[in-house]
Amino acid sequence: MVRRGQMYDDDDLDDGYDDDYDEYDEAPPPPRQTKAAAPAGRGQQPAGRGGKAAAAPAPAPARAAAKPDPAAKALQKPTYPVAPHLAPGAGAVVAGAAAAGGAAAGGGGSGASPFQFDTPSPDDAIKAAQERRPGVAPPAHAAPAAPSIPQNRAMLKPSPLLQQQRQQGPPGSGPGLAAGTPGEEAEAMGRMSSLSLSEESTPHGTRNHHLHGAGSASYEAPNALSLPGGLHGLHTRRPVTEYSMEPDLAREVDAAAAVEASSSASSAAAPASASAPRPSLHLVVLGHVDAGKSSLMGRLLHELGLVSAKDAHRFQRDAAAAGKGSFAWAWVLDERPEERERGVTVDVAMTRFNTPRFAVTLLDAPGHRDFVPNMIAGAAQADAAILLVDGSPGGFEAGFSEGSGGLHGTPGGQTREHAALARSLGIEQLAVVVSKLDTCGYSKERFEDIRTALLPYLKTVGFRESAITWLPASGPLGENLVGPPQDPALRAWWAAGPCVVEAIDGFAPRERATSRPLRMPISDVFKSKTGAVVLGGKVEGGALRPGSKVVLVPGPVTPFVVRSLEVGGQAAQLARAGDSCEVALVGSHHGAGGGGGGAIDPSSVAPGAVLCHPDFPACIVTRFELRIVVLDVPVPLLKGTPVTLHAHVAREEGHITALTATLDPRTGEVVKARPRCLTKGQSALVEVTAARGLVLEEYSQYRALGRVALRDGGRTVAVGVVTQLLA
Ligand SMILES: Nc1nc2c(ncn2[C@@H]2O[C@H](COP(=O)(O)OP(=O)(O)OP(=O)(O)O)[C@@H](O)[C@H]2O)c(=O)[nH]1
Repeated sequence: MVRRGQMYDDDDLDDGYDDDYDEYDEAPPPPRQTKAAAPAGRGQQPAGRGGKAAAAPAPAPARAAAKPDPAAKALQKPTYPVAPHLAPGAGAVVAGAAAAGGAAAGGGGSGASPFQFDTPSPDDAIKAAQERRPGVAPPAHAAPAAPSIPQNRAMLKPSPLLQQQRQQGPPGSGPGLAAGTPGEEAEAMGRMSSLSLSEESTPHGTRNHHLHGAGSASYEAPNALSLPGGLHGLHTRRPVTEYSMEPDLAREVDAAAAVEASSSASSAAAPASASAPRPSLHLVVLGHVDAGKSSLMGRLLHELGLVSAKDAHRFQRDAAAAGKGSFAWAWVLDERPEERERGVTVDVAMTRFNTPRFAVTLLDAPGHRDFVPNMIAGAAQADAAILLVDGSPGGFEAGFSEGSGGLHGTPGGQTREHAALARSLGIEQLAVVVSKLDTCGYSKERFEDIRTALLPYLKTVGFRESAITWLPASGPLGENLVGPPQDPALRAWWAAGPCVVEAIDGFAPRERATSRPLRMPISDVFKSKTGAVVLGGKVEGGALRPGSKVVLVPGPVTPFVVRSLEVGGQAAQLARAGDSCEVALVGSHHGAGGGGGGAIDPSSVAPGAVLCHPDFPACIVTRFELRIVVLDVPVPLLKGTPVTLHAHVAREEGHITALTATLDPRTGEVVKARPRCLTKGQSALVEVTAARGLVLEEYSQYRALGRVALRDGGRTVAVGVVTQLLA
């Protein structure tokens, strides 16, 4: 699997959902149209099952043919009473919710913050102020039946570029990094602080962090102000509204959109053939530590034919030999020795697979709170999320705990934090997968109690009920992944509910922001065999193709030229907003002194740098206004509170430098100007200063570059969107 930092995309799904489906009933949810229409898909043999990649859908009932799973033996499967002992404080959660008849009113014992965020979230309020965009894709709840997808097997192979990356080691491991002199730095910073948007120029210079592995927490990034190419000029910034795409590129973008629209329409009508192009979906898997994320996805990859029976057996054997038998499926994605040794995901693992509807880029995020920055990197790129919730007795309660509070109180469970962060990073659609229900006899009551307790909180942080799908599943036991559950106890109440693949196919495809100038935050940098510098990341705005001129911000003023592209691991002639791609760059003219005239040194590409259209480059900001929602903070936020800022793949230290106003979360109107402090649940306008600056955009222009999470002391204290760039 490939590991990388990430960033996000964001869809306006306001009118993209079937609001009927999310009504939760005591009875199992109604079967989805396509499932009823095409039941054969549910019984098909998943490609690769039993070690053979089927060339065509096999009608044999998958479960009947499946051998007993050795990994399942490694699981501890105690059967607990249905109403387990709950963690202190959490007892009220389920009991209170049950007593309330399952009413999903925010709060109660749910542990949800008291503020009523079933009203607009920060970005909803911003969105409301924007013009609605036409042409949003219709709801896509109806999932086609799951055929076997032999193409998946080939997709596990890393692309040549990515293989190259592995050989070359992690980004930033290159030769020594030049340090800028204090004088240069002060000069550049002086320029930055004197600039405003009304000025027609953009400074360069930032200090960010690569988002790779645990090291990202302490990794000292190269100082962008000292790029070998020299920071000797300023890009000219034109308003992005003046941008109109170059005619040739626009024609290609339109043609690609037409192909995608027709394949999307046909795959909605019938399962796409193995080789048919599919719309892509970036999916991040979130949840509290040990909720079962890696196991679920590892086993899913096996069911889809990406992990052969032979490899699965090897994982089981090796994991058992290491005394980690129950983590065998997690080893598919947790590749690092320390991850396997500790049974904890550290890095974001990325892989790709096809469902009947989508070409999925999967990002498996770590659940441990120490690695939340890595999780943010994963979630920042995603169009949709699976939130894994541990359904075992006490498991849900641990992940959903609020923390002990106090100045140095322990942060709460990551179910809570991940959900809030995911929403703040622009993820609007969620599948909540309740795992480990086998430990309580697949109790339907437990599943419902968890849903009743969690839903108010999810609404509180801004998810719409209609955008959440709920389902039970088990990775290690292979239950409800690509077909209906096999265990009679689960089957009794979930035979007609969606399985994981169907829940994924129920997501709406993302909207591509191709009408804006190019923006591609860089999450990977490496050098190809041919010497070309290759930058990896997700295109968040515009499009590019071989021959396109691009500039790097921060970076030299002279543009580079795109020599070649890979999208989704395949050589491509076009990458559009929404695509994950690798871009090989060369200097625009060799021999020119510095800048983009020659090739860049990969080690000099600053973490958090963004590839931009040369005529409409991004700018680096040191001061900006945010509209935030304050999360569970142990002490109120004050003017001067230090924060770590996370935006797309960038991370930077900063301060809250002004509390401008508290706002009515529903209307966005000012409630109080210049408040003295901000407390949990408040919505507010604040001014933030970043120590060295980072590449940001106003949320109204680029959502992906306009969202910021503020963290302090190992917890996320606020999330928000950029309303103004000030300096
Ligand atoms: N009984 C049971 N155990 C499970 C289930 N899913 C996962 N587990 C076990 O839970 C443990 C943690 O699983 P992982 O998949 O590593 O959890 P994770 O969420 O990826 O963990 P991090 O990435 O480190 O946060 C392993 O021992 C799994 O075997 C399940 O459905 N039932």
